Amino acid sequence: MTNSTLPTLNDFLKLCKLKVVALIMLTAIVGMYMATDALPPIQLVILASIGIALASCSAAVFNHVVDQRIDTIMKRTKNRPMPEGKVNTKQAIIFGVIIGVIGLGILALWVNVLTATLTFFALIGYAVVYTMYLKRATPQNIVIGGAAGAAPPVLGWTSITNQVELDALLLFLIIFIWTPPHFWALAIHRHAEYSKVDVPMLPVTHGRAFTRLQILLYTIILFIVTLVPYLVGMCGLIYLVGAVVLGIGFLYYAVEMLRKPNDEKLPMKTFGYSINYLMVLFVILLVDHYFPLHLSQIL
Ligand code: HEM
Ligand SMILES: CC(C)=CCC/C(C)=C/CC/C(C)=C/COP(=O)(O)OP(=O)(O)O
Repeated sequence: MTNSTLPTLNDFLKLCKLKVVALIMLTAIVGMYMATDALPPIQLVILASIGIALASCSAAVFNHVVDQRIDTIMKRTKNRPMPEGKVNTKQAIIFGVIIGVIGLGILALWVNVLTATLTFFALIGYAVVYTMYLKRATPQNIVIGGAAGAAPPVLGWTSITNQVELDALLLFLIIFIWTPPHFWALAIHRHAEYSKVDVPMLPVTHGRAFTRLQILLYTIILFIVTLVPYLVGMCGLIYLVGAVVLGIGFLYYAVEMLRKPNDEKLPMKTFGYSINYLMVLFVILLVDHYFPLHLSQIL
């Protein structure tokens, strides 16, 4: 795709998937605060946040570069800067490399090498392994590729402690299990578009009914996994109540999708709920961390 005028700042910002990166950053920052009982040093929080955010934006830019052909065909994506010819491949790659190098550089120089390395793997995991290979290869694409999107709380955690701990991996697990119901709800709504571009998303390869069942199964597993932080003593009652209430809401949507397969609005409502679910769950994790309430204090 060629273009005669220079891209605007807004075009470059659109390539960064800023709303997705905003939620990614919430999970990373909660990871930073959960990593310590005290408050983490604010300059470390700021540097780590800038580094992780730039690396995530860089991964998103490469996703747009690789997907520009299929993005041109799908209604949901055809107005993106690359399909519209506002940013060409060379400009996007240069932008992606610059912000990626700055992000990883900040992490390596001023945070720690472990976090820089893990962030690099997450970037490659999303931009190369998921986008270039898995997405086009298997309906399990987003299950495996979800590991990159689930990494940020671990990246936040290691930014502060310089080591991977079990509690951090629990946060990873929550997002990892959350990703399939998050994405498949949208994929059910958009299944016709995915089949048009030959991307083997689960609703295309195995049908929408099977996908609805998988969404329910993953939502049940998610409900159980979100109880673990309480059961292992990582979180208190505020978290437990929040996770249960949010989880019941998610289960409600998953069951409704199975009960009402002809309700065309439900999949996108479920998708919207998934985003609010993760956002509120991570805010509650943070609140609970600084205002711990335990059963022994009440009884
Ligand atoms: C492999 C993993 C994932 C896949 C395949 C996936 C897929 C998608 C898709 C296709 C959209 C619609 C985007 C659009 O219409 O422009 C979306 C939106 C969104 N995703 Fe995900 N997602 C994944 C992981 C994540 C993660 C880890 C987060 C954050 C922690 C996240 C947060 C969001 C948010 C906030 C939106 C709404 C964006 C908007 O309204 O523009 N996603 N996701
Ligand atoms: C360094 C680091 C933490 C990287 C994480 C990167 C990141 C931005 C993950 C977001 C996942 C996401 C939006 C996947 C959708 O891709 P898609 O191609 O299936 O969706 P699309 O069709 O909307 O482009």
